[in-house]
Amino acid sequence: MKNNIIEVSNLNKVFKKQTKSSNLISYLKTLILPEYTYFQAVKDLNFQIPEGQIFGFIGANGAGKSTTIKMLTGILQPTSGNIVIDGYNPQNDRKEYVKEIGVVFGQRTQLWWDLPVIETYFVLKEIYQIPDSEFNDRLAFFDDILELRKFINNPVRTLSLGQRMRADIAASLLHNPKILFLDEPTIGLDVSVKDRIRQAIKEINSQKKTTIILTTHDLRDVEVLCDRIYIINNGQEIFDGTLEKLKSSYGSMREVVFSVDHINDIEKLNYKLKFPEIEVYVKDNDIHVIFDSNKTVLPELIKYTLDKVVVKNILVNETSIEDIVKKIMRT
Ligand SMILES: Nc1ncnc2c1ncn2[C@@H]1O[C@H](COP(=O)(O)OP(=O)(O)OP(=O)(O)O)[C@@H](O)[C@H]1O
Repeated sequence: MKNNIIEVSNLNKVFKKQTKSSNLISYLKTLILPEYTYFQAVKDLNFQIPEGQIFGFIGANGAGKSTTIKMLTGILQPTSGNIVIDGYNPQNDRKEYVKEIGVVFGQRTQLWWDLPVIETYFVLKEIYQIPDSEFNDRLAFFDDILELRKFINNPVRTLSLGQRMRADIAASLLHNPKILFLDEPTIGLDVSVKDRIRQAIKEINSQKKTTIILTTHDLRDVEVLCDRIYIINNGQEIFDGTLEKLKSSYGSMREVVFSVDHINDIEKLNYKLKFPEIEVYVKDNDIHVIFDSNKTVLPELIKYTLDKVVVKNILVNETSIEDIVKKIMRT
């Protein structure tokens, strides 16, 4: 049995916002007596993460993932609850704690924009006081799995998004942290680059035994990487388990999109009579049908639709995290 490196108990975050006044009189009033609204973004989260686990932390937009990650990394103070990570309290022991973690935000870079990548690495070497031999060994390891060589001497601003992500991952791990927070590491990348990044993450986890907290909207990241999936919605836990458990419960969800000329045709479809379990919504000139492939037969659904309306195009999509979250909430 592995030790838990992360322990979160009864974690809550309530944001307090000053109410905006709509006119001058109420504005003057609020100068004397400010009014506040409260919003609870994280509600009583409890989980433990064993050393070396890849923990998929997922949820729809606004579910509370970033707020939780900010509390785990020590950026935000929880309203209540406890976080202990490798024996540290992220907020109170910040100086020591940052040596234990690496953080990568897919949408932002921690590298200096105008500097060649290697120069940022040298700065990090000084900040974390990494001895020469360790620095060289780690750089060789990351070069091996992330192929940094091709662009390590180029300014960050000239890198492609995939190269920048590879450079960022190496930067976050140069000080050999025990825990890596990865926020959307494959966002905006094409399929082959995504695969490469995923393989590198796997390799780092298996060779360095790094515990990884991965936030993503991409179900494929979850499928390829995560030992465990933790889903939140409206700040609350709604699923905690393995991919197998998630798949056997919800993985048979599919989406088919019918593009039509006349969106009013949808009335002719009367889907609910024939396929009572499906979920339908309309966006622009597209009819989106979300269904469980164990219960609804796709060819039947397509034939039924084609018999009733004129369809210009048919697209079958993989299930998104959003679809799974919706489905879990209904069950
Ligand atoms: N500083 C803040 N003040 C007030 N409300 C906030 C603040 N930060 C976040 N929120 C609210 O808390 C909720 C959770 O936001 P959060 O950014 O944690 O979601 P998320 O799961 O990371 O979403 P996304 O996938 O879109 O990044 C949202 O409703 C958001 O508007």
